[in-house]
Amino acid sequence: MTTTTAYDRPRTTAASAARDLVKTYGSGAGEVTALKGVTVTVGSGELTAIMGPSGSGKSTLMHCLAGLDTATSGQIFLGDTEIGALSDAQLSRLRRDRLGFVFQSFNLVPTLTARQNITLPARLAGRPVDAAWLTEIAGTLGISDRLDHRPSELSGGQQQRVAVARALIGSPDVIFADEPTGALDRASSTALLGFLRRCVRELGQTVVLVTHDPSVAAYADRVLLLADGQLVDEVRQPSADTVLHALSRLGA
Ligand SMILES: Nc1ncnc2c1ncn2[C@@H]1O[C@H](COP(=O)(O)OP(=O)(O)OP(=O)(O)O)[C@@H](O)[C@H]1O
Repeated sequence: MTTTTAYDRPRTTAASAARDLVKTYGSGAGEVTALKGVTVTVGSGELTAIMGPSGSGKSTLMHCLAGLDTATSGQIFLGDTEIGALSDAQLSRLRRDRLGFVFQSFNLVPTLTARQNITLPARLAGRPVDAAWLTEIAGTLGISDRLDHRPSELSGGQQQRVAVARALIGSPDVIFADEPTGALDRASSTALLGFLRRCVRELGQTVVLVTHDPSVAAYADRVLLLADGQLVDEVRQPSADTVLHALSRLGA
């Protein structure tokens, strides 16, 4: 009889992964293949940036990895879970319990205060909210005095920071962020990226973000470069210069 021990299993440090991922939108003459067979792993406890020219498939890749869009073919994993094999209900639960999101449109609930928006996912999941952690996140993001205001009473940048706080509060397996600094001025952007970096370094938080900005990508451990639906390059321990150089090789 063969027994399987933990040692026989491949050791995986991938928080998220795609294998031969193809994503096609539309059909017939209007068909667009946004991803043409992408195989990639996102390391656990790392900050990964996805870059590439406009239309190269960055958002599509992130949405597929986050279970917000389905693959046309190929496999997507969150840790050891193959998300394509899950029912809609299981997928919703996985997103709620194990992922955090920051989108360009902040998706805040207009009738709730900032504090209620931040704690909503935890409350929906029936998880306790760590009040000290909320205080620390709000302080670092500079929104402590805005917590009892509704989104309509906040600036765009403040709404963005509330959305980031909401993603961080439950310490999810992976935070997916689409241009998280898009609505922020340079000082707020630096504060936010510094805080995300700290969450990665000190708490082992995994973050995947899409950005067009090499100085944002420079905060990452690793930059993935897409061109025309394919993963074409990567830069480890990037600086704004090495990212710019890699982008210029793509003609971006
Ligand atoms: N819902 C959709 N229906 C049809 N085509 C789509 C859809 N979403 C994306 N596409 C197409 O797929 C390709 C990749 O789009 P995607 O948004 O992933 O690129 P991107 O690199 O994030 O672009 P950008 O930097 O401009 O945001 C593009 O050609 C786009 O037009």
